[in-house]
Amino acid sequence: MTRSHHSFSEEERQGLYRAIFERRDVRSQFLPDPIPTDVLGRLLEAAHHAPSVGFMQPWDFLVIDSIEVRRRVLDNFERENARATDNYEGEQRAAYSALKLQGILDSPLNLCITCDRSRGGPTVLGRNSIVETDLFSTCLAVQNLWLAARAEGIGVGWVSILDQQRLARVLDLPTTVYPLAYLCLGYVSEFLEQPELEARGWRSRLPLQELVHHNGWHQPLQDEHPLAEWLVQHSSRQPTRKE
Ligand SMILES: Cc1cc2c(cc1C)N(C[C@H](O)[C@H](O)[C@H](O)COP(=O)(O)O)c1[nH]c(=O)[nH]c(=O)c1N2
Repeated sequence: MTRSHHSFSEEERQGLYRAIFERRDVRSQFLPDPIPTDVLGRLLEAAHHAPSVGFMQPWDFLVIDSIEVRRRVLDNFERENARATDNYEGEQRAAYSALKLQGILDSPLNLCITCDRSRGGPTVLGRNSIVETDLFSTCLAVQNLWLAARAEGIGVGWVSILDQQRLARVLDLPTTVYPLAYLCLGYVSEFLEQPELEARGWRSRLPLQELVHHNGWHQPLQDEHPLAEWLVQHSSRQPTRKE
């Protein structure tokens, strides 16, 4: 079989990379328009096709449109965010307080992706040594949904400034079920070119070439290495850079 049978067409590849580079965490740009059922169905199907340890599929998807439930989650956020504000002082505190870090009521739909740590029984293939692999698997479901949402023109915002136990109570989760990701979903007025935290000067993308090591932590990739050269040449191409 030739290579073309295995790889995507140029257009398909571009589409995939576009979803990856143009995906954003959204909290300020939500529109109230509802998400059509077929679109939501496709997003959940994309999430459900994530890889999982031992094919455990530990995820469940709690679709949340109740204003009542969302108000309780927002209240949870407000409390936890007030605690988080105490991590900062002075200018940084003011900068932190000015950030919008959730779109719980602004988005038309919230979705909690959970991880049932007991799914598949006491022994799950591949989860013998590293028990957190069920959580890792669920994160991949989140990312699948996040990328598919971008391709559908839907923004997703992950809200983690929440007391997990309170969240579990509000959502009536069984004790073995871990609320892994609380997400806000909706169409958006725009997808920012850069992460919102970068656009607001909080933190910027690290140079990739400084994050690549060679055969062990203490050996950086040498400048002459072809990969190092490639990374330096392409660093200006990073789509999040705004000149
Ligand atoms: C596990 C986890 C948890 C959170 C986030 C992300 C992830 C992966 N992010 C979003 C985060 O700030 C964002 O992904 C980065 O700033 C990079 O921006 P883009 O996602 O590329 O737009 C996030 N954002 C926010 O406004 N409130 C939050 O509580 C969280 N929590």
